[in-house]
Amino acid sequence: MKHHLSDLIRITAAVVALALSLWGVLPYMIIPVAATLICGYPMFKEAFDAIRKRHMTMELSMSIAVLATLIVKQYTTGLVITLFVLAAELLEHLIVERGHDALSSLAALLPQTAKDVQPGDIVVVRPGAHIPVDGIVLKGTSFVNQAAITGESMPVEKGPNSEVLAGTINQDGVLEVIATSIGEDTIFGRIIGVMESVQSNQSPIEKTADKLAAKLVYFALGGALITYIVTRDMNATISALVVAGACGVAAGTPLAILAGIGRAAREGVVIKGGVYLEQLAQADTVLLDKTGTLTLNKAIVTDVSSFNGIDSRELLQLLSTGEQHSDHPLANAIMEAARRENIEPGVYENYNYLPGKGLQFSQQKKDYMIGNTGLFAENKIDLGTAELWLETARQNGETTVLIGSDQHVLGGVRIVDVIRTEAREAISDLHDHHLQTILLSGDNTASVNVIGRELRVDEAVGNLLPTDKLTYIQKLKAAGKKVIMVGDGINDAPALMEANVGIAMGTASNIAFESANMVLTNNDLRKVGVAIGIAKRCMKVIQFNFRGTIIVDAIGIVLAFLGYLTPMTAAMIHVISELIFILNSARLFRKP
Ligand SMILES: Nc1ncnc2c1ncn2[C@@H]1O[C@H](COP(=O)(O)OP(=O)(O)OP(=O)(O)O)[C@@H](O)[C@H]1O
Ligand SMILES: [Zn+2]
Repeated sequence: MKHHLSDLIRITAAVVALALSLWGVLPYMIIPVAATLICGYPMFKEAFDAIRKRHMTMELSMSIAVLATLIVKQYTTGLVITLFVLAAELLEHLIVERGHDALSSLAALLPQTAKDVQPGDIVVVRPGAHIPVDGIVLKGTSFVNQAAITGESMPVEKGPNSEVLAGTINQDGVLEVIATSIGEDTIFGRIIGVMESVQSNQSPIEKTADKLAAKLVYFALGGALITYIVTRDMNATISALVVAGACGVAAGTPLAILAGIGRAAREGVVIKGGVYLEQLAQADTVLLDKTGTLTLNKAIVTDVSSFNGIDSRELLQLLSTGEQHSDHPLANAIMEAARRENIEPGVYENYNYLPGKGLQFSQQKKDYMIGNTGLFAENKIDLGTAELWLETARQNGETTVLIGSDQHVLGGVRIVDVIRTEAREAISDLHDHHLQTILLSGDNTASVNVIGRELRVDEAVGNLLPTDKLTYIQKLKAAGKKVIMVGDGINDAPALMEANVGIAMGTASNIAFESANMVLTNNDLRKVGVAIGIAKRCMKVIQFNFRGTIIVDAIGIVLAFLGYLTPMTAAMIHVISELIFILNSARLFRKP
């Protein structure tokens, strides 16, 4: 409000001057002329800048109108128009500013995380407190409400060795947590980071709006010129110049986009820029990754089978040795299974990660590989007795991870994905928005099909390498589709970048997070549909403002031409219609 002080002083001075001149105090022309020139200074200055930059702006046409009133000695009229312009601009600024504040205050709504803790430090978290770090529980048990980050509505039980996340709420017990990441490195910290970095680059529709606004000013100038030539009536000419507003378009469009982004953020969707809001409204196809996106990050190992007489504990130990540093959901499931059995991962040499396939490592001069059947086929390893076991798993829609060494399959684990509870509803919401849904996965086709059927997606495609996901999107785009991609893994990063709109889960891997244009902060898939709804509403509001402004301006100029308007009524129509369009944009901040 402080930097609006000069505006307020100007407006007050203009009002006083108007009152004085209406009452006829003092020589009657000096006051309104002086007040118009002094109070209207910001408008004239902007008009002058506009001439220098050869821009067509509203300030320019309004300045011309005001100068015209002075030339024809309608001093009071000139002052009133100036007053209207000043008041309208102040109101507009206030509305737009409130919009900006609403967005930047969102990050402040989120709880703070600890700053003076280092990774490796031990933090004691009391009941009711926010957990300040990402870490592992050392001591204590408690239920933790993780809804803000993972979207799970039920509190999750935590005990020794469980992972906890910064920004979640410890409910009933005391937990001793060893910090693994702090501050901006936590999942929560990254989410705040993107919230603060929402770009204010002009989106295409904002550029369109600016062009339209300039055209409207030319339209008003042209209308005024024709009015003067035909009618030689100065009142009608000034009215034609004054009546046409464009701020509903010029200021209303960025405000609508800001409001749309703000509304989405409140729903748990951070959109990194207005462009993506626009793209979201136009999308016709949604691609969904399976593991970590449609399913929870925690898959569960249901079975450890050995095919070569090797002890199943030893098998799990080898698996955990290979998987200990991977953050793939399958690796997490294996590590969790090992932890449950109190198995410590061993030390490896020569580790090699094979995206979309698995990994290789060696231990005590022996080479091992962990991964899917594709990896084993590639290395020409006969699956032998594992075949039957694999087939059963496939039919159950389970994922399998094999481990082998020296041309032999040693064993494998079966892993069940836990489908997010809201996934099915989310997909049916997307269908309600008339989007085609396609499930893309690096997992085997059989399991992908099982999940696809269960979730009723339009199509399910499995066995995709990260680059396959990318080419899949390129093909769709070449066919003229507007594509949204929702993903979380390292393997999704290229696809997230290639899609028209890439959406990452809040718990996504760092690279997916960076590659995406939008983030679902609480991992709630239904918010994709919600965001699409907001985007569509936003575009509708903008289009309404476009059309409304053109209609009001056209009718106004015709009325002025016909002599039905005075400069004062014209100024009133201009200001009131503009405020209506701007408030129409601001409306998007609220829930529908
Ligand atoms: N760390 C790993 N350990 C074992 N297997 C792995 C590992 N990483 C990848 N794989 C194998 O490669 C396949 C494809 O992995 P990728 O990460 O591309 O997709 P995904 O996460 O399984 O599925 P989605 O594409 O649905 O997220 C996995 O299904 C698995 O068989
Ligand atoms: Zn205006």
